[in-house]
Amino acid sequence: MVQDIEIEIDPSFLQPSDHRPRPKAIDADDVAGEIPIIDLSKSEDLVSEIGRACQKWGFFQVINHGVPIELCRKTEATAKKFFEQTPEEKKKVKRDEVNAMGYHDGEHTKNVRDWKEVFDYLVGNTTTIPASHEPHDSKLRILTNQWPQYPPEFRETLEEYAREVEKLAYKLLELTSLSLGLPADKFNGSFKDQTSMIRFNHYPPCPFPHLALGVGRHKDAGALTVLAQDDVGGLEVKRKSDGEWIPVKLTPDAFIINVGDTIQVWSNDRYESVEHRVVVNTEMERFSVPFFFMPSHYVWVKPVEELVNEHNPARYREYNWGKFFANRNRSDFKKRDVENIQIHHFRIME
Ligand SMILES: O=C(O)CCC(=O)C(=O)O
Ligand SMILES: [Fe+2]
Repeated sequence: MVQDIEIEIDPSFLQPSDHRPRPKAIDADDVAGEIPIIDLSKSEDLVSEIGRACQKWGFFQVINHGVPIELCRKTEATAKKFFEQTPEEKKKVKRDEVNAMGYHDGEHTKNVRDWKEVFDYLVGNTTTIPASHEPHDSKLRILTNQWPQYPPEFRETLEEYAREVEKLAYKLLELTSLSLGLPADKFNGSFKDQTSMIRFNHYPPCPFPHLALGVGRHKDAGALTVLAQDDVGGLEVKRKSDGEWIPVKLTPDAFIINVGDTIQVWSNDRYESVEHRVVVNTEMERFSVPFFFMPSHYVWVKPVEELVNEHNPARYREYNWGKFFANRNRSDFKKRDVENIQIHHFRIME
C-alpha cells in the first residue's frame, strides 16, 4: 500500500501569512486588458499612451517592439537547456560574493527565499561597481560574466539577445523621457557605463503555491525593466487604485515593461515603481527573462530639475546608484534581520 507522505515546506520559503497568495485570487480574464498593451509600431499618441500607462499602472506591455521573435524563442530554448542540467553542472558557474554573475538558487526577496533558480549576466560583459556598500569605502570592483560550457550556443545567443533588448530599452527610456516633457535623450548619458543585467528565472513546479512565491513582493530598483515571459503566467502587479494583486495577462510575443525606483525618483513621484510578485503552481514550470536597465555606478539619482519647483519641491535626497545597488545586493546570499535598503529611505519628509 502506498502511504501518503506529507511533505513539509522548508521554512526558508514560507511567506508571512499576510503576503501569501489568496486561494480565490482575481481571475486573469476578468481583468484582461486593464494593464495597457501598446503597439510600438504606430507613431500617433505613443508618448501620451506611455505617459498614461506609467502614471496609472507603472506597468504596460509592448507589441511590435522590434526584437526579432525567432531570437526570443531561441533564447528561451537555450536557457531551458541550461536549467535542465544537473545541479552540479549548473553550480560550475555559481554566483558568489566575489563573482556576482552566473547561476544561483538561493535568492531571497524581503528575507524570504524565492521558489526559483536564476542565471544572471551583464549586458556589457563587464561593469564596475563599488567594492562594498559602506558609504566611505571608495574602492571599486569589476564584475565579469561567467559562461557555461553547455549548451554550446549559450553565450552567443544570450549576447545577441542582450544587444537587441538593449535597443528596445533605450527606445522606451526615450519615450518615457518625452512623456515627462523632457528631451528624448535626457537620461541616456546615465547609462554610459551601465550596470544593466539580464536574468533568466526558472520557477519549478511548487507543491506549496499557497505558502511560497516565485519572487516575493518587491519593486525593481533600476530605471526600467523589460521582461519576456513564456505562456504559463504568474506575474502579479499591485493595482495602484486599490492595492489588489492583478495577474498580468499573457500576450504572445509581447514584452512587459515596468518603471523602476530610479525613474520614480527622477520623475519626483510622477511615475511610481509598482510592487509586483510571482505566484507559482503545482504543475507547470515557468521561465521569464527580465532585462534590468540600470545606470552607471557613479550616477547620483535625484529628481530632475525641470520637474521640481517651489510648488513641487524635490521629494528625495540624492543617492549614489552604485552604493544603492551594492547595498540592495547584500541580501541575495543570506537572510538578514533588517529591511533591505529602499528608496523611501531617501524620501524628504514634509
Ligand atoms: O518572473 C516574472 O514575471 C517577474 C520577475 C521579477 O519581477 C524580477 O525578477 O524582478
Ligand atoms: Fe521584479
